[in-house]
Order: sequence, then C-alpha cells, then structure tokens
Amino acid sequence: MAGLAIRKLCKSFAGRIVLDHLELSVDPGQLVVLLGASGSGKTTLLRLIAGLETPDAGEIAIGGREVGRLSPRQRNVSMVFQDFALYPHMSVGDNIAFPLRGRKFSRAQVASKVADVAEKLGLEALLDRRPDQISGGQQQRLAVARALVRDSQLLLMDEPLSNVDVRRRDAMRYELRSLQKEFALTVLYVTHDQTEAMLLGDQIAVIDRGVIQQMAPPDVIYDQPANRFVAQFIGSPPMNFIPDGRAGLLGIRPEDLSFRSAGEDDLKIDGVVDAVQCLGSHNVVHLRTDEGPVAVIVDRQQRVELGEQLTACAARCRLHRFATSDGARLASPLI
Ligand SMILES: Nc1ncnc2c1ncn2[C@@H]1O[C@H](COP(=O)(O)OP(=O)(O)OP(=O)(O)O)[C@@H](O)[C@H]1O
Repeated sequence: MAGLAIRKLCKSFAGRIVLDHLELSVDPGQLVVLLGASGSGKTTLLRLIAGLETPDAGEIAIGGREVGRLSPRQRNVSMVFQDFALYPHMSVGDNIAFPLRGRKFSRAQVASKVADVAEKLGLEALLDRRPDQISGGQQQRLAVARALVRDSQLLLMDEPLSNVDVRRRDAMRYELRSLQKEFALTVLYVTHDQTEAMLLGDQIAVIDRGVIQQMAPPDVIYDQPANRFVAQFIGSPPMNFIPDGRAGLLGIRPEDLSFRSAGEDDLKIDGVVDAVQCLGSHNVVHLRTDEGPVAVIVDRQQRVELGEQLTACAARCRLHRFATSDGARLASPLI
C-alpha cells in the first residue's frame, strides 16, 4: 500500500469552516488513528480523501500522486464504515469479488483473485456463507479482503467497531492490528474513543475544530501533550489543571498524584474528599480544593473516607505546564 500526504486542506459547509489548513501524513504500512470529538471534521476528512467531497483548497497525495482531480474509483482507496458495510444479501465470496465488478477481469481471473485473498485471510471455508453467518472478527477480515482484492493504496476506516459488543471489541482491535502489520496496510482509522486510539495507532492525530492539534505515537501524546486540549482529551479521568501563578496552568495526571509525599520539593494540594469511585483495578478519589476539583488514582487497599482532609502530592518532574493564553505546552516547571 502507499503513503498519504495532506497539505493545507480546507473545507467549509455553508460558510462554516470544518477543515482549516489541515496537514496530515501517513507513511506506507502505518496505522494512524484520527481521534476527535463529534463534529471535529473526521468523517469530512475521510470523504475528501476518498473523493466523495471536493476540497475548497489544499492538496491530497496518495503514493506521491496528487489525487485532487481524480474520481473516487481512480484514487483506489477502500473505505470501511460502521459494521464494515458488507452486502448482507451477498455471499462472502461475492462480497470479496464486488470491488472487481465493472473492471476488465474475466470470470476466471475474478475467481482466482478471490480464492487467493480468501486463503490469505483464512476465509476460504466461508465463501458461501452470508455476512450474518460469520463472526465479527471474520467480518472484519472480509472487509480487509475487499481492500486487498482490488490492490487498494489506502484503507480508510470510520469507526468500524462502534457497534461491536464491548467484550468482542478488544479481540477485534487486536486482530485488526495483526492484519495491518501482516499485510503492511496503510490505514487512516477514525474514532472518538481514546482507548481505541491508544491501542491501535502507530501514531495518533488529535483533531479539534478542523486542525490537527498533535500527531505523535500514543506514549508521546500521553506523556508530552502539545497543548491543553490534547492533555485533557486523552486520559481517564482527565488531567487535573490548577493555576500556576506564572500566567500558566499546571497539569497533573491523576495517577501522578498520591497521598504519600515522597520528596520535600513535591507539589502539594490540600483538599477534602468529595467522592470515591471504585473502578475495579483502582479507586479514583475526587478532592474539593481551593484550586478546583482534583482527581487522584489510588490503590483499592488505601482507605479513604468521605469528608476526610487530605494532601495530594506530585513529584515536580511529573508536572505539565501550559500557557493560559493559548493552552500551548510550556517547558516543565523544573527547567
Ligand atoms: N454535507 C454537509 N453539509 C453541511 N454540513 C456538514 C456536511 N457534512 C458535515 N457537515 C458538518 O461538518 C462538521 C463536521 O462533521 P464530520 O461528520 O466531519 O464530524 P465528525 O468528526 O466525523 O463527527 P462524528 O464523530 O459525530 O461523526 C459538523 O458540524 C457537520 O454538521
């Protein structure tokens, strides 16, 4: 598969800016997750790449070739939507063959390509079944088979797992990741689910109001968020923010706070326990403080009473600093 490069892409609907000089690139064989809230422009971006919408300005190149003027078919991009958009009335075999319809292939060539791809994806015993007669994981493989059979350059996925049972979803994410690696698929995967983004992406591109706020590997997005928006979008419960005094905001992840002080120099926040949530593997303690609400993740063993006065502490090296003006990340307070 090929790489994708987008430069200064703009799109408005009825005078409302949806994509604002957006820049994004996906290397060949990489899975980039486009993560953003509802209405941030994710689907619009996919539709522009696929050629289903026309940009107002900007460039879209697939495999180094500008595709802005090409029809959707000429772009050779596969798009997978919710529930994989399989044809329910067609057999698995016909679903795989469908993208080859209308192309100049003989019956025998189509049959051979379908057999080849079905074998690669372990679907060969299922070719006569209908999509509702195969498992969710097999449906996902069928969607990938349809992209491979037509030698797609790029796979665009728009929340394909959103209707999948929560218990199955983990296994399907794992399988998608394996398929993507095995076949070196270039994938741009849209979701609003931060856990999904962290689990799937080689890189996560966080989008807000039509602009990519940060694109980086998941651990970098989490450990060095480029601005306040990214910092609070990723992490559960979200990062705490308290005023810094120096025209800035301090950001502290709930797991970086504890009620046991480790060092003289620790940041200390006094508060009263407002609520304690049990999340199975750990508890979240919500403090009411003079700086606003603060969440602290603690061991289940640690006994904390409602109304108790406590001091939450964090090592200075774990703090993040952001400008109050535009939310941009500043050097850490220690530097
Ligand atoms: N064809 C259209 N005409 C007018 N407005 C549109 C059109 N398509 C999208 N929009 C608007 O553009 C904005 C971005 O929509 P888009 O579907 O790209 O968001 P999204 O990030 O995919 O959201 P969601 O996660 O809810 O699907 C929304 O405010 C939407 O109403």
